[in-house]
Amino acid sequence: MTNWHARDKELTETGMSTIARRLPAVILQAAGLAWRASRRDALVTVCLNLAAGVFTAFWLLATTGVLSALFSSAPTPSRVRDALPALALVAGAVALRAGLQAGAGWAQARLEPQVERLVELRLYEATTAVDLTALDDSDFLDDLKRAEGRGLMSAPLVVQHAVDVLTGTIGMVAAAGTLGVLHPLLLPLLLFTAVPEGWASVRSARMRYLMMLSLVGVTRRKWILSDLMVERSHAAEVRSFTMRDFLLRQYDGAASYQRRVELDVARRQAIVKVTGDMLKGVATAGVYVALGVMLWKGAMPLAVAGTAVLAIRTGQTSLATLVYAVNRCYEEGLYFGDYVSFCVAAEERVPPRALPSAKERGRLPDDFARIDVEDVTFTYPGSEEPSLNGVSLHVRQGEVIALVGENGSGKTTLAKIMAGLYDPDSGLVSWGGVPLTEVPPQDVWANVAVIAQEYTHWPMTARQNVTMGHDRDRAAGQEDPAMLAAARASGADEVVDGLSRGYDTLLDRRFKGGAELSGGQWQRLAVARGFFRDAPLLICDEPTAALDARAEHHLFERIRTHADARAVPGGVGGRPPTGGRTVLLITHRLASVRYADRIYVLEHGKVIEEGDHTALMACGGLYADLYSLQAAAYGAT
Ligand SMILES: Nc1ncnc2c1ncn2[C@@H]1O[C@H](COP(=O)(O)OP(=O)(O)OP(=O)(O)O)[C@@H](O)[C@H]1O
Repeated sequence: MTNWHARDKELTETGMSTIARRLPAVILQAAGLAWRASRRDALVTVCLNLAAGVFTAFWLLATTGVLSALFSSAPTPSRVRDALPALALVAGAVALRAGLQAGAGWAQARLEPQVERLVELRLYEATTAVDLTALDDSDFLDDLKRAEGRGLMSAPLVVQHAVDVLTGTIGMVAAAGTLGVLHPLLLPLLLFTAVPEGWASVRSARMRYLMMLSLVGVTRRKWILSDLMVERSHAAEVRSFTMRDFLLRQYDGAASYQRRVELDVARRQAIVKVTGDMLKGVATAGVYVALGVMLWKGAMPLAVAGTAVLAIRTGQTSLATLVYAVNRCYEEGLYFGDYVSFCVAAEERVPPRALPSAKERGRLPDDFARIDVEDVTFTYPGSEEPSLNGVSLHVRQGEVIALVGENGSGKTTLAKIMAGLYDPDSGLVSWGGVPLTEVPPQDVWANVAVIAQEYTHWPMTARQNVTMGHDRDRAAGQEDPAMLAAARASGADEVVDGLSRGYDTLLDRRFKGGAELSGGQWQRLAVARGFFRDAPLLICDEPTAALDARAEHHLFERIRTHADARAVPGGVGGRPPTGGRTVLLITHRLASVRYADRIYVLEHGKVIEEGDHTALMACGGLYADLYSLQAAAYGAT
């Protein structure tokens, strides 16, 4: 959020010359975007606008014919008769121009959602593929916030304003061209009326930016407060801590301040506008005086002067559009620039081996007998201390190994590195002898099931919460047997039995018919999700923190059998024979750890003890201490 309005300084210091210098690049960027979004609509928008400009000029010039006929010395009926052909041309040109403008407007309106889709997809494709360390980097997150908020919003606007710049320019060129044809002196006169309009518009826009700048803090505060007052997740605490009046007072204070600033700016903008309009009036009067003098001196016939008045008015309208569009296009172009640079930076942070185009991609063996972690060191971006420091660990297929240690000792980090979610800074993680850094990360993830410590409450149906969209063998009206087995193993079946629409129940109270689950019920679903994935490595990170005693006991028993589940002669589901699944268990419930094949004890990112329960108890180190503490709490020995 700190950089939310990072462009404000740049905007407040921007004058007309900066805008003129940088605008072409912004327009090119917008044109490229529109082209990629829809070539047809982009072309139609430009061509129809150009054609409309031609008809504007044509209409203005045809008007001279009408006026010449009307101002001739012939009797009135024949003057009107003489004017009729030119009048028909004017009417035809006006109608055609209106039709072309409507067509251009329609094509432009069609472009907008296509541009939105394009930029959103690019952003989400990048954010879902970047290396996880990018999302731990606060600068990257700041840039992401700006790209996602103001940046995304700016994309259709930059295209829209670029088209407006084009429309305004074409209108101006048409009016200016007409004036040039009518009399060479008229062109500078039109430009003379443009100056006050341009000045007032730039000044007023800069005031708006300054206001935005001064209101950044207040606006953010208001967002936070409104979030606290409307979000369901805060509702219970807002009431139980009787915070309503306090929050409303705070909100009102911020809103009043904002209103005062906005009113002040509105007043000053009004003064600038009136001044600009007055100057424009003076300039226009000057133009009319000049026209009058030319008429008087006989330098121009009356009909031409009449057309000139019309052309000047048309030119002024186009000019107003142009000045406004140039300002807005430049402003939105800056925000869009943020979006583009973020996307480029994010795309650079997608590991090359994850790209489908990657040339040298290794392959994970179909069946791997062991996972080896060799001397791994890892520091999170922005952290001073390494979270893992020279860790080595070996797991054979079919084993249950446990990671134990106090809070912050590095267990989750090690599990994530073993699952290929992070690359170590030094050292090596290999599966079946193949280093993970040589294979596409998605191949590794496809072989891992994670029951995470912090899992997502997916706002989807109960079924989707287990299968994550990977339903298998689902005959009409039948549930996937593998899903039912996973739900039984985790106790999620009991949760679903209590839901009104069973597996079809939407688990989000924000939607009609959505159900709310308790913390433990959510955890059972998260565990079912882990069991459902038929993956050789199962990582359970605090899988029982929210479970009741019975469910916890059942789960640990199930984890043990899970490791043996695939040790089936001849293999399972067409896979070669295996030595069972491998389970990496992280838990503070040490009673459940004693049955692990091997236990690694971590402290400050290092493995300090290793062995089975009996060996670790015998050595009397940290594990024995922690175990004895828990055992004493239960009065056990
Ligand atoms: N995303 C992150 N960015 C920066 N530091 C992190 C991040 N995640 C964890 N850490 C730090 O890394 C260290 C190890 O954290 P980790 O989560 O691996 O510990 P843990 O042993 O799993 O702890 P717990 O038992 O509390 O779950 C801690 O000091 C923590 O502050």
